[in-house]
Amino acid sequence: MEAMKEAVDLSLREMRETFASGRTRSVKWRKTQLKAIIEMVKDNEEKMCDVLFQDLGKHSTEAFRDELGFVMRSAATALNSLDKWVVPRKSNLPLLFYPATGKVISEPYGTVLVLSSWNFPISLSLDPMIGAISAGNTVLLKASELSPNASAFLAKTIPSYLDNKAIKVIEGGPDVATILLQHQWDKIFFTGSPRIGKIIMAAAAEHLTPVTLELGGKCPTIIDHHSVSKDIMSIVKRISGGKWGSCSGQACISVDYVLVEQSFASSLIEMFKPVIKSFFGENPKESGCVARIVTKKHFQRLSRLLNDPRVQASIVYGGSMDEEKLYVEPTILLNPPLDSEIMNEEIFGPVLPIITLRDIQESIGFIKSKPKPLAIYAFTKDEKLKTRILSETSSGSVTFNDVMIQYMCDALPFGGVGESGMGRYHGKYSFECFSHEKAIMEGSLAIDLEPRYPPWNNFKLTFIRLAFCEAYFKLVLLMLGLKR
Ligand SMILES: NC(=O)c1ccc[n+]([C@@H]2O[C@H](COP(=O)([O-])OP(=O)(O)OC[C@H]3O[C@@H](n4cnc5c(N)ncnc54)[C@H](O)[C@@H]3O)[C@@H](O)[C@H]2O)c1
Repeated sequence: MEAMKEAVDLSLREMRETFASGRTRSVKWRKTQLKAIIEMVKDNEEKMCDVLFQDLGKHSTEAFRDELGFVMRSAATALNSLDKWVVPRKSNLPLLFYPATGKVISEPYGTVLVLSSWNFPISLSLDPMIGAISAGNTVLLKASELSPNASAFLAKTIPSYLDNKAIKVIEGGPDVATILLQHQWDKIFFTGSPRIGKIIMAAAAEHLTPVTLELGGKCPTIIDHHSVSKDIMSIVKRISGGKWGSCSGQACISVDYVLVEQSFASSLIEMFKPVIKSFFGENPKESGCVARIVTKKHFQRLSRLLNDPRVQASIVYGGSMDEEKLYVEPTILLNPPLDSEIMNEEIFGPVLPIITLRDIQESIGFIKSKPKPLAIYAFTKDEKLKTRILSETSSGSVTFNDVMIQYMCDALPFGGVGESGMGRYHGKYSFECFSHEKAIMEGSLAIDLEPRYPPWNNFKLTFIRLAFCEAYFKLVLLMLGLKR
């Protein structure tokens, strides 16, 4: 660990010197790095798919959609938009401040730390990096030790494409993260669990470092079958894609559980069965399209959740597991007990509980009784229900009539609230996430108003009162001695 401490010290010193040199502030440098990220992904498509297969058993199509393609699109968006993003924004100051002018400029924080998680180890490492580079920062990335092949790939490949005095990768687990967190950073961007998020925030507090925490939680999905009955097969397909088609449910925005009226539950379950078969065939384990559970420990956690006898009794589809192959079959539960672990921790696996309610309107109260989720999904055409969801619940995002797609849409901010995180990124929001918005006021010495200064008197008090209300006409009258 002594060697690691020295390596971290050295990296940090080099990144700080690079930032101080001003090189990373130039738009040209930022664009060169963004282009290099796109090149890196293009040149290494096969290798990247290989490491994602080795770490998570992801099919290359899934890997391209969720990671490689996503990263290239994100870098291209930043590249094409950077000229616009960096332009200082003029602020229209109230007349009160005339003839001063105002603007806001985006200033890079400096040297930022990115800690990422294992479930999308390429995109959750490179996408924050794209934001940090766009904003003109130097960056140190530590990917997750639980996706070791992806982490090693990034550590080996990034230095040969990007400016390695400004952008660095260090491999390791919690012990390395702990060393990194002992240092002062200008910004920390963390993707991971709420439990570790608290450790990150406590360490950041030591230096008053700003943090973005991209955390997880249980994302509910409401099906208001009355208003969407005609489209129910597409809905079942979308939910199945969201639950089982992206890292086997090991995704922060995965559908965690479904809320539906009691009368519709058994029909719904019957609809899921052929869809799952159409996605993964008769033998999903051998289909090559079901990602694996990341480690034995994670597998054992899932099997513990499923092996609760009360949860076992709720299995209506699937349920088989193979520890050696780290495989959990796409599984559906009907009404597992609400006090079971599976209904109280983020499932992060291919298990879908269906919870029944007497009336779908009760879904609002159900969601409100739990921590604020990263996403709420609702399939409904009922505008009143939509309004209730938006106004009565709180979550990182709400998506109507689809699942997970909001993540891909970089025109929308992505991030959590409460236990699901703080801060947001994607597209322009990534640039903002890694920028300090500096207020610039250009004052004028042409006019100097005496009421600003002591000695205080009633005239000055009246002047200040009117100024706060921007009552310009009354101010003129006061100055002319026509108002008291
Ligand atoms: N909001 C999002 O964008 C998003 C995306 C993916 C995953 N997640 C969430 O991440 C969680 C799963 O990911 P995970 O298991 O990698 O999370 P994690 O919190 O265990 O690990 C995340 C990172 O923290 C580091 N870490 C672990 N222990 C640490 C410690 N004691 N001190 C400092 N750093 C430490 C890890 O090395 C890793 O780099 C889920 O809760 C999921 O919802 C959120």
